Amino acid sequence: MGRMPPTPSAPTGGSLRRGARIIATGFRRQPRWLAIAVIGSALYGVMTVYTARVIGHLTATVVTPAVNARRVTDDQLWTIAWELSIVVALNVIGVILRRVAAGLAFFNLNATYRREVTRQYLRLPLAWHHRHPSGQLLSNANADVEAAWNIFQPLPMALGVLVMLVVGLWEMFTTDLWLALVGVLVFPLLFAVNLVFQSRMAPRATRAQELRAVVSEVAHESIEAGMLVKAMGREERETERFAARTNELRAAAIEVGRVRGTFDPIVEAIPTIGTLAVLAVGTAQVAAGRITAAQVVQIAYLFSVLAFPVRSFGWVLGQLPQSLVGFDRLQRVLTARGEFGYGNRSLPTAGPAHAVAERVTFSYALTGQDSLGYAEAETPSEHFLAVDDVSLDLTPGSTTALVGPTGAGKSTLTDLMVRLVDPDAGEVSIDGTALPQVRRGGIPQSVALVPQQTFLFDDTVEGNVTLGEPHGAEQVRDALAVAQATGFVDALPEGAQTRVGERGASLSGGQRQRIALARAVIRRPRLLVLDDATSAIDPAVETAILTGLRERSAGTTVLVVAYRMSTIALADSVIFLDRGRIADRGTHAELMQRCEGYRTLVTAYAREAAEREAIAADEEPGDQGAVGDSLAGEEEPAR
Ligand SMILES: Nc1ncnc2c1ncn2[C@@H]1O[C@H](COP(=O)(O)OP(=O)(O)OP(=O)(O)O)[C@@H](O)[C@H]1O
Repeated sequence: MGRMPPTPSAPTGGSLRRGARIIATGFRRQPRWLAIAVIGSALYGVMTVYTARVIGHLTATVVTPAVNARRVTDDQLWTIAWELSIVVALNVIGVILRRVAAGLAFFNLNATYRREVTRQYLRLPLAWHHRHPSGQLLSNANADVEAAWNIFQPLPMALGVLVMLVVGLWEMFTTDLWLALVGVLVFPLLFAVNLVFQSRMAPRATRAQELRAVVSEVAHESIEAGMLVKAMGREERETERFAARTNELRAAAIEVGRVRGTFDPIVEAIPTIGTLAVLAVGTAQVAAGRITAAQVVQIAYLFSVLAFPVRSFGWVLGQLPQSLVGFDRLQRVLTARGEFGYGNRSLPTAGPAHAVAERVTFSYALTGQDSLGYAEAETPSEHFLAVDDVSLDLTPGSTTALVGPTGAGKSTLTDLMVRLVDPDAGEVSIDGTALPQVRRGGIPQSVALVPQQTFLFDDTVEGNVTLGEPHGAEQVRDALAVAQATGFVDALPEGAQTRVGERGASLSGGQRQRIALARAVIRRPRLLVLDDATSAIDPAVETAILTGLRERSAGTTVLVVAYRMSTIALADSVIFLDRGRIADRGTHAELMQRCEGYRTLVTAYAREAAEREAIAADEEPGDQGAVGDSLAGEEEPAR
């Protein structure tokens, strides 16, 4: 769902200071292109004023004599043509330099920060990711980067205009004091009106921009949930939800148009009134013989061309609030602490792993949102204790089943065992090496986790199994065979070379899980952790997989989060986890005998499964149905 961060407000003293910091950062990161852009813009500014001077000069030396003589010579026409061509050409060169260099600086800054932000995502631990929804991460890497640096689109022009104003006012003062006074009145007025315009415009434009993002998010969500929406008959509700956001966007866009509609004529009118004032004052001065008509033409021209560029100050100020918000959000990611430390030790490369957890504890940070609508990432005040003082000793080559009610902390414990997160207290080690001492990339070489939720890339079956590592077709086939996937993969149009679609859309939940299993198996892990990784697979197939794993992988220690009696039966020992603590451990038979919570849970699963089977058998008498001692339904969607 779209979250609406508070709308940034108009610039204040503090925000101007912070804006200056963004500008300084941009100049530090892209000094060459921004310097060229500013030089180009200054050239444009000087040449615009110079154009006025040339026009004044031509009026005095060519136009006035021609009018007086009532004829114009070729020479006079050529003088006009070439003098004007030179100033216009220089003006155009200035514009090209500014646009190209400012564009390059802007896109370079975007690319640099996108890279930095995504690199930081990969560096930050899973605990940080737990606190930051993926929509927020996408927005950091896209919209926030652009918003932060957008200020560099109008900035070089505004700096050039500054040069233009100084030179222009100088021209006016050196021409005639009275005309200069008109300038001194008109330019600050224009500037002030622009400020008011932008302060009204900025929050409205930002809101419209955010609503555009929200509308596309809602559309994206509705499309993603298309099947659910249809199945649950929620089409109207979804249409209403979308219409509500679209109406908000329409209202916001109308607001923007209204403010623009009010201010545009005023902003346009001020320089025109200035030009009229120049003509009025100028005519009086000419009549008094203080200045010439050419000088009046020069200043009047200056007024008529200055109105548009002066607006670029307004654009800079208008962009400032969004840049501040974008930049702050980027800084939060880039300065986030909690980077995973790595040691320099390597784990053994052969033989089953000896994995030990010693009194590990882990809490999730429960975070609110800060004033920017962001998770209060660095200083969470509340915690939820998910794993509480748990010790495990997985002997090499053993298979251990982790059983517990929903929310007991099973997934969290598996995350700890493969170092997706570090414990708050206690230690996890493999073969005597504490996991934080293992070098970067060392753990995935020894350990594989097949998580609860399967993710497949929009790639071929083979690509999803190898993940781009150099495994031969034989190895892929072998891994698919262990995962009991050969049958359905061979039946695909191009076998293992068939593309599976976005997130494996063309496959069933159970098929996706089998490919994810093959992905782990092909790596020949020394510790294999299966977090409910076979929930959508037919129990008979699951048993075949786990038996195959045991037979083939004398070199693997297995930790499996299990629901089904058939899975549990294959384990050497069982750990019963309840509310984050180990309630009991032993063999299945021992726990059935002495642990009431375990017995209740396991028999409840078994009863539910048996009931489902009975219903299925009643409804479909022709179906083969029987699934033995399953604790969960067959080919149900992946959890
Ligand atoms: N990212 C998170 N932020 C806050 N709390 C979380 C987070 N992930 C899990 N929890 C909480 O931690 C507890 C343990 O969750 P965990 O996923 O480890 O349980 P589980 O035993 O695997 O459950 P299930 O069998 O339903 O998958 C749950 O109460 C859950 O609400």
